[in-house]
Amino acid sequence: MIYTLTLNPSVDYIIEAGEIVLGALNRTSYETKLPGGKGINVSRVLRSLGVESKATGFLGGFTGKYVEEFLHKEGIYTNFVKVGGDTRINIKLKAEKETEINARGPEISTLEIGLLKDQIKQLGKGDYLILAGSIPSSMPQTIYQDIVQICKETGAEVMIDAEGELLKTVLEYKPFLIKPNNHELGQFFGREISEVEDAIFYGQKLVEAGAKNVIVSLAEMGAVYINESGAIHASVPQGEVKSSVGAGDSMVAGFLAQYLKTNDRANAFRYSVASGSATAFSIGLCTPEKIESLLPEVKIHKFQ
Ligand SMILES: Nc1ncnc2c1ncn2[C@@H]1O[C@H](COP(=O)(O)OP(=O)(O)OP(=O)(O)O)[C@@H](O)[C@H]1O
Ligand SMILES: O=P(O)(O)OC[C@@]1(O)O[C@H](CO)[C@@H](O)[C@@H]1O
Repeated sequence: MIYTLTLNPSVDYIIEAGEIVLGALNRTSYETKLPGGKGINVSRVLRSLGVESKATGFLGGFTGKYVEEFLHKEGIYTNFVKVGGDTRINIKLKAEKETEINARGPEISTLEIGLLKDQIKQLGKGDYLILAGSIPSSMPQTIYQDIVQICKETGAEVMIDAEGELLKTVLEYKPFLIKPNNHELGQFFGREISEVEDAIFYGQKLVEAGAKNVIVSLAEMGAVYINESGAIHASVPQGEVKSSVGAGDSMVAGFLAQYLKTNDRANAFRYSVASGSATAFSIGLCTPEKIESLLPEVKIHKFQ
């Protein structure tokens, strides 16, 4: 079974406004809300690709109820630990530039963390756990490491999409996949990464440090995939970016869904990039039809 773990889910409040003037009353031209949080997005894309997963993490309050009900309506299994505070609301503003304001998230108690760890202990060989997104500010920064350690003991494979500092703590446990974007990779190595060659060079270092598969996403420059046998660059299709929220999560879901189907990593990577672009070209997440329509435009180049 595939499990997604979102420690800090959200309701994403997506708004469009022609122009934003700081210090003035601004009005929107469009607004919608969607369940959010990286693991939750992965579960939603997997579901649309016909792959079952169970979404876990922490949910609370009226916003938590909204997220859970939405997922159930889409036919996604959930097993969230319920917390006292409200699940956060993140603002995704599309004006002249895409701007995001992500909230800190509710307080999580030691008891609630214990309940979550008990759940993770039930996973075993053949299971995948996708850990994705930030940690609520009240939680210990070692939580990812603790969870990955549990998975190492039980034999579950882990996939991680998180910021540079969090990645540092988990590489030694040999995660199945990590997917930093170029900024997160740069944060990890304390330098700016804006070229494909640099992304490959530093991605290789993550493989040497233990990651089995690495995808570095580079927004409009596509993405690179690195494992111990080499590296591949994929270009992205041309199109109008409507909202890139969830594009990275769609890559993780697309990779896993296609890998499980074909056992072919290069093919899974190409599908992953088409999934990211299909989400970037939509409000909300990608659909299988949109991915298939973009796939012919994703060109790959292998490096040995
Ligand atoms: N301008 C674009 N044109 C085409 N595809 C794009 C564009 N921007 C993003 N994408 C697609 O989305 C993928 C992920 O983009 P990005 O590197 O911004 O990831 P991310 O920062 O992890 O995303 P997220 O917004 O989910 O945090 C890219 O590899 C590509 O497939
Ligand atoms: O604050 P985090 O956990 O880093 O990111 C949360 C978030 O920005 O990531 C998703 C898109 O990837 C959104 O649905 C959500 O709002």
